[in-house]
Amino acid sequence: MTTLLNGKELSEELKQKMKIEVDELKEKGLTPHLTVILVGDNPASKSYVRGKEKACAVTGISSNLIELPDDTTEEELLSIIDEQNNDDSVHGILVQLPLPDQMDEQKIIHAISPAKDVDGFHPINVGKMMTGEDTFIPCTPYGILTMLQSKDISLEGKHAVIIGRSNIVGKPIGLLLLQENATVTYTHSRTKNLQEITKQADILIVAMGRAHAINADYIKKDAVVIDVGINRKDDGKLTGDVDFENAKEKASFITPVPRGVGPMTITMLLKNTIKAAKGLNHVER
Ligand SMILES: Nc1nc(=O)c2c([nH]1)NC[C@@H]1CN(c3ccc(C(=O)N[C@@H](CCC(=O)O)C(=O)O)cc3)C=[N+]21
Repeated sequence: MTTLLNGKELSEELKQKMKIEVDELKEKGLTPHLTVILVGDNPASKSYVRGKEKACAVTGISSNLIELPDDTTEEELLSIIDEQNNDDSVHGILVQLPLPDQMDEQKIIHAISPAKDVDGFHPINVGKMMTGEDTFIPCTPYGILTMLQSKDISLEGKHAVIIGRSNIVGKPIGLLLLQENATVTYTHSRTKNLQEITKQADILIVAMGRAHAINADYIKKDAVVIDVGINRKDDGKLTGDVDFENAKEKASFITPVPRGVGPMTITMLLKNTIKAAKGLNHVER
């Protein structure tokens, strides 16, 4: 029997709980605030940013969007980040990625105060996560872990195989699963005999960015399959890196795309913003 890991449904539940917490904070005079910065007019980025603003509104988190033209200089963006860093009413700062070519993404990420880095991308926060310290966990990996925990899927001693090694998904989800006592294998585009390795996975995390690259042949019977892919088809619809219809018969749990990991990513951003407002990620710089 296959169980659907419905990220959309879980997100709605979590947002209801967060709304209660946000209401309580507001009563005490603290309104969590997220600033989202969007450079350029990438349609996908625009749509994600709208999703983030809507989710903030539903939860009672205040947010503002700073939209900058495509030809914004790095210096201009850095000065805007500096303003937000120094504004005490702003608790979280998110700079939507990818950035235009004239910007050094790493330099921009470094400029965001680690205490406001609700994406968990700043090297200080990455380092804290690596050593198991309390910090902002990057939203997509945090969402995946929350989905697994919501179904009491045990990770202890399980073989987790990750396909993909990006800084925002692959690498951090491996670290989190390791922290939960899983045995972790990283695979990627240069991996030899990929299928041999993925067939050993109790938990398979697919974040490779290639539509329907993974089907039942890559999956061990009753494995948990998490699809992080978001690929837009010619008809405009979204689809994952996993061939869902083919894979679902073999998996014990599987996430759909859409309505799987995507909504959870946004929900965890809200969670990190509340944490930032409560001042729970103290960092010296
Ligand atoms: N600084 C930064 N932080 C991010 O967290 C970040 C980013 N940059 N750049 C791009 C990626 C991608 N990402 C998604 C968020 C929500 C959905 C999502 O809600 N997806 C819906 C469908 C949405 C739709 O229909 O377009 C779903 O899967 O059901 C997807 C992808 C956040 N990212």
